[in-house]
Amino acid sequence: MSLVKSHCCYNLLNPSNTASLAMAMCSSFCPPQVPNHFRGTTPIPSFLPKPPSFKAFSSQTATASTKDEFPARVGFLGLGIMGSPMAQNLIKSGCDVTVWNRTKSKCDPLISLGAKYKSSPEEVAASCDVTFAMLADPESAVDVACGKHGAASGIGPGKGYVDVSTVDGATSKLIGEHIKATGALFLEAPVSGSKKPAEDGQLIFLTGGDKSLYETVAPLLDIMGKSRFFLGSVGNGAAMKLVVNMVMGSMMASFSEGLLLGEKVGLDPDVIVEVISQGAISAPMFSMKGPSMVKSVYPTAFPLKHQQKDLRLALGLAESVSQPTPIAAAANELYKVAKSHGLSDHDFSAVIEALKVKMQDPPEY
Ligand SMILES: NC(=O)C1=CN([C@@H]2O[C@H](COP(=O)(O)OP(=O)(O)OC[C@H]3O[C@@H](n4cnc5c(N)ncnc54)[C@H](OP(=O)(O)O)[C@@H]3O)[C@@H](O)[C@H]2O)C=CC1
Ligand SMILES: O=CC(=O)O
Repeated sequence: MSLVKSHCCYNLLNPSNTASLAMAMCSSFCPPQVPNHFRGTTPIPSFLPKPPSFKAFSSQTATASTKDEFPARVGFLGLGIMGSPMAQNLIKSGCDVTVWNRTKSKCDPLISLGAKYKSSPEEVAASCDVTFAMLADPESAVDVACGKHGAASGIGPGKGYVDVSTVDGATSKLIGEHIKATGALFLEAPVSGSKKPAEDGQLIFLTGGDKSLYETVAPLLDIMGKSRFFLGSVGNGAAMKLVVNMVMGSMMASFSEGLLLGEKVGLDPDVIVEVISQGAISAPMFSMKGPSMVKSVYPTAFPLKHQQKDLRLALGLAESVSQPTPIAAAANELYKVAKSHGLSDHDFSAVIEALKVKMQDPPEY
């Protein structure tokens, strides 16, 4: 088993790399409550507030992991676009994986790769040391964790539950309470990164909850991802994920407007994509999805219904602290229109179609 991938763990683990070793030492000596971007020699500017301790995080740990350190038996619940490749990477890395999915047929390819199968989340959690869950939304995440034959019915002391679904903080806390009431540990760990990063083991984990469970599952997170952040208590991982996806949803809506406006005034949309890709607002998302958007093709990596769910949850988060988010609110409306036109299961870049919808003839008064 090799955890040596293209992430910074590699350099930190390579003692011949003195610069990296110095970084690793700095990481270990800096107080853990100091966020990474404040580490090193740069003093914290006096005008900045002292980082509150609940925001404390560490990113890559500088410890080597071997297969012997893996939790022995790993459960995986939810084998959709994200869950399937994540579980597959665990299996391919030699982990003993047991899977469950509401639609059983999605388990079959993983079973052929060597996964075991159980017929309920309860049985998976009972038979595994650590169970991951990658569900669609808050409702399904609660149902699978806390419902009838849910994971909480099978889990107990000495075990852990890691929810990697994108949900709001309140949902994450509810699930955490049910799991912890059994004596098990709980970690929320939503991911940034889509279908391809999931396939390539390049996800970014945004975690909050039991630090000891975070440390236990770190070798597994490193198989599925390129980096991980421990953000403190349950709710902080969910909040980080919603902030990131709120920005992403607004960016995609704005990009869509730009493409259509440019096209309408006679610009070549392929050239618009190229110009954006070369400038300060370039983003992998634009150069990856732009060319197919120009062709009105939306192969699903991140379903539009999930992007709208994330905007809805982000707006709820903003509401809870009275933070104005007018751009995200407008973007959310656009995704709702796209959903009403049957685009829920298309990629979220199909939001551009909502801007192509012709206005109905004005009513006659
Ligand atoms: N796709 C992406 O790019 C990314 C997605 N995410 C987040 O990850 C999560 C999963 O996304 P993704 O894999 O794309 O979604 P999918 O829609 O492909 O998969 C959703 C999964 O949830 C299961 N599910 C849905 N409803 C229920 C229910 N009521 N009871 C039990 N299981 C249920 C589905 O089971 P079934 O197969 O039976 O339908 C499936 O396993 C979401 O929260 C999403 O926001 C995060 C980062 C990237
Ligand atoms: O949640 C979606 C992503 O790409 O990240």
